[in-house]
Amino acid sequence: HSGPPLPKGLPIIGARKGDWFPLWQATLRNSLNITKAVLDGYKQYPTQAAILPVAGPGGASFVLLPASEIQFATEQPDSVLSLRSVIYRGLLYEYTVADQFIVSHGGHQHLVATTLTHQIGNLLSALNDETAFHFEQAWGTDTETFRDVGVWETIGRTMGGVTNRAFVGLPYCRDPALLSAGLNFARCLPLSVGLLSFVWEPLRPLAAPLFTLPNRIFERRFTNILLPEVERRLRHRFDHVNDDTEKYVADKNDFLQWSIEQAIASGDPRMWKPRSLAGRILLLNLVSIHTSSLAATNLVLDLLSSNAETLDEIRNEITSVLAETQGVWTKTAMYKMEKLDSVFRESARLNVPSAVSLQRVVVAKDGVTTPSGVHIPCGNLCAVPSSAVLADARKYPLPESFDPFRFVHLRREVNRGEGLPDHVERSRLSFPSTNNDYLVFGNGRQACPGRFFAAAELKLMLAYVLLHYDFEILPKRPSDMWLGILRIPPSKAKIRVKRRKPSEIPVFRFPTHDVDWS
Ligand code: HEM
Repeated sequence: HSGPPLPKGLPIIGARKGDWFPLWQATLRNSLNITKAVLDGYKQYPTQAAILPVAGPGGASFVLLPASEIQFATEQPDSVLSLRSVIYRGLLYEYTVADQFIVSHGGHQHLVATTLTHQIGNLLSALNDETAFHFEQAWGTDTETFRDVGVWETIGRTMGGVTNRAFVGLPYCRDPALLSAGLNFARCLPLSVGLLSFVWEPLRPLAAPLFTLPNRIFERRFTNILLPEVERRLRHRFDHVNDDTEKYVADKNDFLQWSIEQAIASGDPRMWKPRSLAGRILLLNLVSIHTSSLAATNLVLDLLSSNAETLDEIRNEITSVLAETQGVWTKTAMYKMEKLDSVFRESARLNVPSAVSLQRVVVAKDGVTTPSGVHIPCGNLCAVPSSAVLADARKYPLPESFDPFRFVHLRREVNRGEGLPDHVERSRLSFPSTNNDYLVFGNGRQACPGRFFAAAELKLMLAYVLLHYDFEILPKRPSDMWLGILRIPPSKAKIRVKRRKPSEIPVFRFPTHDVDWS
């Protein structure tokens, strides 16, 4: 184990009596079956921290905090347990991202939590438009015959387009060169990181230019495509040249525009360097598209390997809610679609993307002492056994089965008789809500700021495909695999789809303006 000293005296998950090299042997065993390792840790050490060594993507020697300390981990500020440091360390941003300013000066994360989340209602119409465009291309419009489509590939492309519609708008969100540069940047990253992590730290600056070359090429390609647009908007924003141009900017309601406003408000010229503004969009692509595509792919595979009645139940819910609003699709209408929401929460529970959650680097200089009295020195990586919590039958009965409306029922139970305000009742146990038993989006102050947006675009997408396509039910759920601590979807899995006839598709529309999403 290289790195800071691990806390002393903790048991090692995966080590056995008589091992010659307990840490190494445990690393090997855990890496071959990570979900079992986390489950063993969860069961054997419910109130005591343990070491969980894992190799491979995302792997490390984690200090696995017990389930009883999830609340403690949730509550720690980022000056003690830092998520940002996990990302910078895990992705070696120091070498893999050329523009270090955007790495050291956050800002886009805050905009995701505030403006993007508040604007969801206003974005719904554009997101739906983009969803329709990409599915028509990828799944076709033939209403006569079923066709095979690759799930991961077509959904990934759609998520890229839809998400970038909110980030940079038309026509860029449909530019295949931009989308593939973003995707390739994300794909090359683990490779560059993998290669660099074999290099002795003092030599990394020398090896980095070569090992991270593909990343830098894609970063350059992505930002080059956006640069003219960024410069154009900046010119308009700064020069106020004429009415036409002011209108051009005023019409823009996307992340790039909010970033420009944020940069100008900061007064720091480094914030509005065109390449930095474009680079932030790339970093956002990195954190949003893979995660959302994973959630959507798993959901489609789960749903299509359950039964046709479930699909119809969700379709009926959507059409009956829309009937109440005369076909107008608002965020409030979407709130009412509890089944549509529940299937996502259930699928993400069953297919949690990472075996551990709340990954945090101890950044407090003197380390941190847990409630059970374990001192963890600065520099160590902590995590909690979230995948085991999500598979605990005491919390989720029959945890291994996909129970699409599990959370519709749970919500009713939780809320019974409490007389909570309506919006609280509705949001409890909804897809993006987090708690210690549901850490798919993390929890606490550092939880995923994009989860409300992700939930909205995913639900809109599922509603679109259910209303516009028929599906053949799969005989068997194609299985995922694990690499390091990460779940890898069955990227070659195919499904059979056929466009519905126009007469079968209910008509709905979007209001041009909506109130804040909160
Ligand atoms: C289903 C989709 C998604 C999942 C499962 C997911 C999950 C997560 C998780 C687990 C974290 C770490 C939280 C913690 O440890 O407490 C995170 C962080 C983050 N997520 Fe998401 N996320 C999703 C979609 C998105 C989207 C769509 C966006 C942007 C629009 C986004 C933006 C971020 C950002 C900015 C961070 C913080 C990382 C940083 O500081 O750079 N996520 N996400």
